[in-house]
Amino acid sequence: MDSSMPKASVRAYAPASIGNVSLGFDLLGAALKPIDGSRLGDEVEIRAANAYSLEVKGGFAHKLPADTKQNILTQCYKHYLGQAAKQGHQLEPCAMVLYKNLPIGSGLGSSASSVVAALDGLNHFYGEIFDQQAMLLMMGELEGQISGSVHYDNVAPCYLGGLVLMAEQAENIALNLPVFDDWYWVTCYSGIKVSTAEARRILPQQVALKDTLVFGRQLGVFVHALHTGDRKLAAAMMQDVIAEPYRKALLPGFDQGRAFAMQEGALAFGISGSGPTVFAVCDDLAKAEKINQWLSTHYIQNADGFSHICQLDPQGSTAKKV
Ligand SMILES: Nc1ncnc2c1ncn2[C@@H]1O[C@H](COP(=O)(O)OP(=O)(O)O)[C@@H](O)[C@H]1O
Ligand SMILES: N[C@@H](CCOP(=O)(O)O)C(=O)O
Repeated sequence: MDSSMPKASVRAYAPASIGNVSLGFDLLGAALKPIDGSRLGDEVEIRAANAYSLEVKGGFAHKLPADTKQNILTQCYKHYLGQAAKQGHQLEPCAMVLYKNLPIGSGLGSSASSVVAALDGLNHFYGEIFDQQAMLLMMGELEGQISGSVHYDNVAPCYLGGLVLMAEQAENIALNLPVFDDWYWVTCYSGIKVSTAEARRILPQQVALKDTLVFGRQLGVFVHALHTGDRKLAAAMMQDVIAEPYRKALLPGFDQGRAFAMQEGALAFGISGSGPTVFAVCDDLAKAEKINQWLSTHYIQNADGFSHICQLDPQGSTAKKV
């Protein structure tokens, strides 16, 4: 056993994220922060205990399986302790509380938020055994257990903050890109559930040559435009030729939402992750407010839905002793 049992409890927060950001299927992701100062993400509390336990609280706790063994946090705990044991650390158990604030199957990186809050919290609790790259690898693997394949476009921005491009190199999993601080990201969750695994299954395994060329051009030009500060060029690249043509059929009101947003001057509009959340990018707060209002009234389908005007969260997850 590691001789020093952690005494202080830890609380970790991990923000919602937009996977794909339209033009970067599985390769690009953005962390979100509502401009009204509210928090949009899961939180995890960790304290020393004689045996592992998990309690789930929060607005969307009732949507998760009652059996906590099926909660991804239990897999995070086992995986973290297993990896630590491989490095010679026999860690004492801990008790965890998950505040499940993000809706499940929403396209807001809900499972990623739980995974990142849990693993970042555990690493802080046990004295930062793993470095950032090792943590990202673990986060990707755990997220992959849920969605059916390893993709970092939610866990990486959620952990690192900002707008993140996946490099997937051993020592360089993800790269933070420059961002436009004056862009607003209106983010509207309709309230219905879309399973990420299912939304991946409906995609064709082969992509047509013409779409592959558009995909490559857009991603390359977008990164160039971010580095040169060319807002117009960057926005023009934000089209999804990979998933949106297939997935939008799962999203009632998607085409109307896009038509309204673009008519009101949005720079781009797309599906957040696998949906049903949609996002509109604006360079003007008044436009963002109008689109936020319209989506709240017309895109939301039930009482679970919500809409926020966000900016990118530059910080990503946070873990601190409490
Ligand atoms: N802590 C958790 N947070 C979110 N989903 C979880 C968690 N633990 C287990 N799950 C399960 O993982 C699946 C997540 O579905 P998914 O469509 O990937 O959601 P999301 O896209 O919002 O991350 C659901 O079946 C859910 O019950
Ligand atoms: N790149 C993934 C992103 C899934 O995001 P989620 O928030 O819906 O889990 C995909 O498009 O499948």
